[in-house]
Amino acid sequence: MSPDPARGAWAIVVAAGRGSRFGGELPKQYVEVAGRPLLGHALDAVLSHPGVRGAVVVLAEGDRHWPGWERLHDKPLLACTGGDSRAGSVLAGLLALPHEVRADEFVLVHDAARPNLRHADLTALLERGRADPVGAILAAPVRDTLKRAGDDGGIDGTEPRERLWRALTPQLFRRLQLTRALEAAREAGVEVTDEAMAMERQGMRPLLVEGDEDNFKITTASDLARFEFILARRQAEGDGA
Ligand SMILES: Nc1ccn([C@@H]2O[C@H](COP(=O)(O)OP(=O)(O)OP(=O)(O)O)[C@@H](O)[C@H]2O)c(=O)n1
Ligand SMILES: C[C@](O)(CO)[C@H](O)COP(=O)(O)O
Repeated sequence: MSPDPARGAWAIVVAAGRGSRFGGELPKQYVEVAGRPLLGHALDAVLSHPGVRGAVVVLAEGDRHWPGWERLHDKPLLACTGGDSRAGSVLAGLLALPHEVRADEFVLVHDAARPNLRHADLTALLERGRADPVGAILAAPVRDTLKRAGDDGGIDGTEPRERLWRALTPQLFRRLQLTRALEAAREAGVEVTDEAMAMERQGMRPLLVEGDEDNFKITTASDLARFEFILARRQAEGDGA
């Protein structure tokens, strides 16, 4: 039976990272912007979309900060514990999906550290990804000139940027195929940094769907300042989505 888009997709939101590059006592996913933790913003962005019917949030072991939300935007929100790597956390989320999510159904994987996802991008990903035999990811074309560095920090050369894209999230793949691809990478001892990489290792070619540059990952304090600025501007303009 082929997946029914009208049912909406389940999403996995991974929030089990340490945030070591961000620093600070509080894990970055719990840092508040406009009175809401980054994780809350990321969950809102996903669960407020009409094409999403529920989510699993993946938390770090012993997370003391999780507010215990069980529903958001009137949709179910399940929680589970993640792993030492992002890929391990995604696998934990896949296992924690309810049984009603069929093996061939497309599921979304999103970073809690990307709180600024727009509905329009998620709509495009769902529509185009479901039409693809493998699935799709949001991504942004590389816009800067690329330099290859030597060991001494000098420039060895300029690399062509044509056809290079930066991987964003959400990423959309079928539940069982993604589970198998992540398990295969783990068994081979390969650390995959996104879901598409696991699928590529299986010989598959996921589709790139261009997404907004503003769907950036909060990695350092300057990323947080950028998100604060964007949110303040959007709230001043009265635009919630
Ligand atoms: N073991 C891990 C590592 C990462 N993540 C999640 O994957 C997303 C992207 O991770 P990133 O921000 O790059 O990694 P962190 O571990 O959070 O930060 P750092 O690498 O700076 O320690 C984040 O939402 C993070 O919580 C996760 O669920 N489990
Ligand atoms: C999936 C991802 O967001 C792709 O950009 C991922 O979290 C990458 O993590 P990294 O630390 O930037 O490799």
